[in-house]
Amino acid sequence: MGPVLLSLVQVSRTHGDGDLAVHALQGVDLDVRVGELVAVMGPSGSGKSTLLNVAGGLDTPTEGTVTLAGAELSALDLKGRARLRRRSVGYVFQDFNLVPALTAAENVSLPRELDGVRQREARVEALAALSEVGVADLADRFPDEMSGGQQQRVAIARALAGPRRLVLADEPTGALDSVTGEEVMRVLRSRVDAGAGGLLVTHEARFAAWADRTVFLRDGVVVDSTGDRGGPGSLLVGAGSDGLGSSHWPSGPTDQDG
Ligand SMILES: Nc1ncnc2c1ncn2[C@@H]1O[C@H](COP(=O)(O)OP(=O)(O)OP(=O)(O)O)[C@@H](O)[C@H]1O
Repeated sequence: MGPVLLSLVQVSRTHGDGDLAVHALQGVDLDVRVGELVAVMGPSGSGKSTLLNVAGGLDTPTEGTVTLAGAELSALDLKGRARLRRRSVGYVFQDFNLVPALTAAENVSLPRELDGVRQREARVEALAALSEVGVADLADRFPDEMSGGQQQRVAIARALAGPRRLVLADEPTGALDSVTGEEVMRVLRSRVDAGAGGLLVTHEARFAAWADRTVFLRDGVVVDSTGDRGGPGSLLVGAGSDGLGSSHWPSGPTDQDG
């Protein structure tokens, strides 16, 4: 397991105040390391999306600290946070969120170009990222010429093109049948093994089984966590050793560029 990519310490997020206050997250501690995929499960409204948003700097905690790629987010101004987010974090959503008028390669290179990378360089990065997820041959296809699973691979390539190392995935398999969902999980897993870290929201245990560990949220509180690295206060219930955990998937090199 590599260095810590993302660290949440005693993170709380409250919406509104007084009687109307909603405690979306309460005192959450969580680390994600390079080479590690962490699943987040919990009922509707338990705070899973809030956790991803806070982790990626899209939302600001009311209390606690978020450290992303070595930088504490609260120490940065809005612009600095946006820059760090663009450089460090990629998002994968349930509905792929590819731009329909752009080819696969253009979709993958777009965020890099927005970040100031020259078009030619961004294209080279995009082709490399598409190749890593096994869809290099689809580079010049448009989203509506691809299957759901292929679109999600392109979305994973987009999330991790260039130097970005943290992927935040909000039910990436939600729109896929179970076989295709497993394929997408395999791609995400191997991409993480090759030197990234990931936080994966899922409702399904069979997808969470691809993660190194699972944290369970209820009413904004981490009520349980599985896996081999439970910190103080977490319960070890051994679900991480069910044969689909990290021991099954040898870690790739974690010392890639950046
Ligand atoms: N902008 C907001 N204003 C007020 N309350 C909010 C806001 N965003 C989220 N909440 C509340 O915070 C709690 C956590 O919401 P969140 O969307 O993080 O849960 P979730 O686990 O992702 O749910 P789901 O599985 O349904 O997507 C919920 O009670 C929700 O209503």
